[in-house]
Amino acid sequence: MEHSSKITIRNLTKVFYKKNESVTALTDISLDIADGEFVCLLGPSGCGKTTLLRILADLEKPSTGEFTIHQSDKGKPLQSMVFQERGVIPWQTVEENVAFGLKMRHLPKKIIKEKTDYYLEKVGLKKYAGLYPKELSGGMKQRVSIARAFANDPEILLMDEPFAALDEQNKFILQEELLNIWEETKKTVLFITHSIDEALLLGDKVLLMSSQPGRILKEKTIDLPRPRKIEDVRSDPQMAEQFVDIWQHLQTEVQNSRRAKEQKG
Ligand SMILES: Nc1ncnc2c1ncn2[C@@H]1O[C@H](COP(=O)(O)OP(=O)(O)OP(=O)(O)O)[C@@H](O)[C@H]1O
Repeated sequence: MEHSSKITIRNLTKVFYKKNESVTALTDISLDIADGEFVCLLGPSGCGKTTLLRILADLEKPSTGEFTIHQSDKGKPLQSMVFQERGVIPWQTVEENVAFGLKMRHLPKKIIKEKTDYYLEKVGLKKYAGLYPKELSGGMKQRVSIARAFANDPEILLMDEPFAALDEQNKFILQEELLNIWEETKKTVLFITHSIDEALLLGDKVLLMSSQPGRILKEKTIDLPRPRKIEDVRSDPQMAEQFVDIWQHLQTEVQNSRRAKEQKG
C-alpha cells in the first residue's frame, strides 16, 4: 500500500487571547501523517491535543503555520470527528444519526440506506436502529458515533478520547470493533487518548506531547503485528518496554505541567 502523506502540518502555533491574558496552546507543530496511518496523541492535560484536532477539523484557526489534508476525492468530506460525548443528535433515531452526514451530502436514498445498514451491522446496532439516544447505553452511543463517522467516508477521522467515559470491559470491546472497521477501511486516523495501553493497542505511531505549550517531543512506532488484541499488548515484552518508556516521558511532562500551574497561582 502506498504511504503518501495524508496530513501535513508545518510550524503550527495557536495562541488564545482572553482579556489581557494569552495562552499558547500549541507551539511549532510540524507533522506528516501517512495515508492510512493510525496515529495516537498522548500528552498531559492541557497540552493542546484537542486544540490540534479542532484546528484540523476547521473549528479553530491556527495563529501561525499551516496544514493540509490531502484530498483524494472532491466528493468526500475532509474530516469526521468522534468525541467523548455529545456525539449523537438526541431527537434522531440511531439510524437517522448514522445517516446524517450522508443525507447532508444529498446522496441517493439507496446508497444512504446501504451504507447506514452496513455500518449499523458492523457495530452491532442493526436491531436498535429505531431507538433514540436516550434509550441507549454509553457504549451504544459511542457505537452510533463511530458508525456515523465511518459511514461519512471522510478523508480523515479525528477522534477525541471517544472511549474515555466507558467502563473497562466496554472500552476493550469498542477498541476491538474500531480496529476491525479500521483494518477494513484503512482510514487515516488521529486519535487522542490518555491511556498508554489504548495508544499501544490502536496506533501505528504514538506522538508524545510536551506540557503546555504543546510541542511534539517524540514519535514512537508501534511494531506489534495486526490484528491486535489487548492481550497481545499486555503479554508482549516489547510492548511492556514501550509502556515504561512512554510512562516515564509522560510522568516528566505531567510534573512540568503541575509545576507551571503552581508557579502561576
Ligand atoms: N477557546 C479557548 N480559549 C482560551 N483558552 C483555551 C481555549 N481552548 C483551549 N484553551 C487553552 O488551551 C490549552 C490547551 O487546551 P486543550 O483543550 O487543547 O488541551 P488538551 O491537551 O486537549 O487537554 P485535556 O487532555 O485536559 O483534554 C489549555 O490551557 C486551555 O485552557
